[in-house]
Amino acid sequence: MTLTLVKSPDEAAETEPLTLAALRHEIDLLDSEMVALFQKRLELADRVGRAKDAPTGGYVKLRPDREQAVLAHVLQGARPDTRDAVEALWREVVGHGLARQGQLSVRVWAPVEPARAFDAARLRFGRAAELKTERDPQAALAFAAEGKGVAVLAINAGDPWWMGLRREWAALSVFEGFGRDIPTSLAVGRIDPGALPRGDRVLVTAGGDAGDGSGAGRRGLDTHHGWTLSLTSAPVVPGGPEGCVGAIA
Ligand SMILES: O=C(O)C(=O)C[C@]1(C(=O)O)C=C[C@@H](O)C=C1
Repeated sequence: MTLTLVKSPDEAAETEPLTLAALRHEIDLLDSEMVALFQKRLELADRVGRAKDAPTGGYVKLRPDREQAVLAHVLQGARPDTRDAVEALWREVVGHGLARQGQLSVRVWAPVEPARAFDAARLRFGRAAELKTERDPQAALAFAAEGKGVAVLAINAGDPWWMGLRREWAALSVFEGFGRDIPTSLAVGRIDPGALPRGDRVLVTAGGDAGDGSGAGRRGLDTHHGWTLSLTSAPVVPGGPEGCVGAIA
């Protein structure tokens, strides 16, 4: 609800600076509270990081499933007109939380519209992440496979790098898709399979066309020499015989 006080122009001129100062004081108080809360949250993220130190298995610290739950939780309490702002803010907050556990490096390969992929990666991982453009998709995959960070790679960009997720890059999982309805790029990393987000499963399969009846319930993203990258809502297990290479929210 917005309260509007009706005043004469003279009165308004007199009281306006005071009101403005009072409002700004309220903002200052809130800012101080928010900084204190942010720092408390960072300390907790620090402790979570140490708790996660024990059984790693070469995985990066990023937990897409937890980030998805954190975002769902904050968005539940957000007014519809603030949802985008709240999501962007929390991506930053969580990105800084993750950075307390070690800086996240992101390699971006996107030969077409690289700025768009870069912006999407920045929005997803926040300013705390180190983002670099990569000219070669295999170098980006190798970087992620070594557990040094994660990679964001364009799809339908003339290079079937995703086929390697069933072969030499099997240690990597897809954990994020970027794009409005259909993803135009995917994020991959050494993500604990138990920490993949809830959502569509990503498949790399031989034979069949994801767009036809043989791939019932599948949505094709790219094809190359009889291999298909697609999404399915079927609950297939990552690393299993169905060719599941990860999941996206
Ligand atoms: O819950 C965790 O595992 C955390 O590390 C904390 C946190 C967060 O700030 O909320 C940070 C990074 C993870 O990717 C997920 C969540």
